Amino acid sequence: YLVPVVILIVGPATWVEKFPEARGTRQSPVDIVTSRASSGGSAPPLVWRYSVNHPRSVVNPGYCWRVDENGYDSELRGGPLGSDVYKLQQWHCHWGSVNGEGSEHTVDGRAFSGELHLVHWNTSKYNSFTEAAGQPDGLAVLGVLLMVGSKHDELDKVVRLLPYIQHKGDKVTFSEPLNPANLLPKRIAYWTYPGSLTTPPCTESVTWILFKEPVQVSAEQVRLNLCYYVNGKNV
Ligand SMILES: COCCCN1C=C(N)c2cc(S(N)(=O)=O)sc2S1(=O)=O
Ligand SMILES: [Zn+2]
Repeated sequence: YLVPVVILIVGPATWVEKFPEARGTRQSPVDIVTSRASSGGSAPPLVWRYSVNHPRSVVNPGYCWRVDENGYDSELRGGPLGSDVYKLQQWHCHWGSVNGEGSEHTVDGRAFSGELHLVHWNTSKYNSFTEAAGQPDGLAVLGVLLMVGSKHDELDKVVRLLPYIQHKGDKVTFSEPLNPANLLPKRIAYWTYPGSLTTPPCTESVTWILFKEPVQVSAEQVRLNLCYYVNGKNV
């Protein structure tokens, strides 16, 4: 009695067929091998400023949730970014299908329960996010590792809206004040490397800045993210 075996090949292994960039030399995510990281030397401090009181939209793009900044002003500069100024375009979250394995980057082989990405584009050199997204120095993404611990109040302003965007393409707009700087860890030590978008089109246009200190979110906040993920609603 032969059991019909259908192997559905989707995901990273097939991306190279449709997205040649995925075959590149600076693909993300990576495992951060801490013993091989060199010290930052005399890099200038990384500084950021975000606007707080403006309407934002939470969108379900089909693989996580995404908050669009709707063009409101912000600045990220310094650190590995040379003299260029970057602007926050959107931020989104990656979660696993089970607790403890949701992050994209790993640190010495260890995965975390989730990973927050704040996506910025180079306004000093390019005229639009779309243009910047195709350039080697076009994007800068702040990565924040998430671990289960105490409830994260700032992140909860988004997590509590997830029941309203259960299906791909759903969008809800909110105007509650929110400061993306409150999503970052207290200690701002980071690893940085030249990499790519972690999902198709995998464009090699990202300067990655991954904070060393994980940020805590509650088990309930992980569950809320998972329940929409696990039930195939792909939040
Ligand atoms: C004109 O748009 C071109 C690319 C648009 N993007 C597509 C991604 N797959 C993507 C992945 C990102 S991640 N996970 O590396 O931060 S950021 C990002 S994105 O910049 O929002
Ligand atoms: Zn991401």
